[in-house]
Amino acid sequence: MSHGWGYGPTNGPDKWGEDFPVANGPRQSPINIVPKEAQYDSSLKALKLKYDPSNSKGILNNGHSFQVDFVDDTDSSTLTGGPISGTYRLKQFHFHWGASDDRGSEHTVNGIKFPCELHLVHWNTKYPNFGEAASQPDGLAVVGVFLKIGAANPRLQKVLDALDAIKTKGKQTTFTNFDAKTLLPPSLDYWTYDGSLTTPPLLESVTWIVLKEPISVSSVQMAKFRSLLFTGEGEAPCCMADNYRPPQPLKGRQVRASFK
Ligand SMILES: COc1ccc(C)cc1NC(=O)Nc1ccc2c(c1)[B-](O)(O)OC2
Ligand SMILES: [Zn+2]
Repeated sequence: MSHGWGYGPTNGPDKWGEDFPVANGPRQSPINIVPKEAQYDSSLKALKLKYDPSNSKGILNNGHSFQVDFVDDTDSSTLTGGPISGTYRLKQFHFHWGASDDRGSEHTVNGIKFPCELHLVHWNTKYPNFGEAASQPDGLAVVGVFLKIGAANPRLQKVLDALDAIKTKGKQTTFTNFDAKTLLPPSLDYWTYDGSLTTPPLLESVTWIVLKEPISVSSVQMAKFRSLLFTGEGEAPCCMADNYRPPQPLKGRQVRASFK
């Protein structure tokens, strides 16, 4: 692609392989999860998520999504247990969503798309920093949470209320004292498989941990996500939506379940 990657007809997921050949690699994400084909693994541990609200730093429109960034210079916000060994630090969380409520998630379940999907991104502290970890096969662990249309989710509101301040690409603002744990559903049952970033550079460095139980979001709240712009200030405005990669070939990978 002569121009940067995105989600449009000329720079979207079908074109990413031109600049990022790993797009056709053996462990690409997302995937369609078929619960009946997932193998229950009794050796999988419970997820342990310890998040310190004082680590939240800021919220940024990066032109592809928006992300809440965390201070990751200590082990105060970590993921341990689950399918991983060692300690992974929370770096950021972000979302993917659709232009309408019938689509938007990256992972699908029995082919079903959810309107939105949350990604909580963690990096393995056996490596010196996120950038180094992102290039290692066991470098990242991402917790994926589906959002399902229902009652308005009060836990999302602080995030959504900050979006007016970051409408255009490159805008950021402070976002402190946010407890990311409040975005998790009651059950931490999960599916797990080896995959990749779902956006360029599509690095095959992610242990995916996709929670079975969704959290709720209302249609009004979904409209707030869509009020963001892919474009920068002064450019012709393009609403930020449909920023999801479709499911990729499983290529023989096993999806394991932490629950029966
Ligand atoms: C230009 O972007 C980069 C430059 C250099 C490095 C080392 C990494 C990135 N990108 C990156 O980490 N993306 C990224 C990180 C984590 C996740 C995703 C994307 B996702 O699949 O959407 O959910 C989990
Ligand atoms: Zn993501």
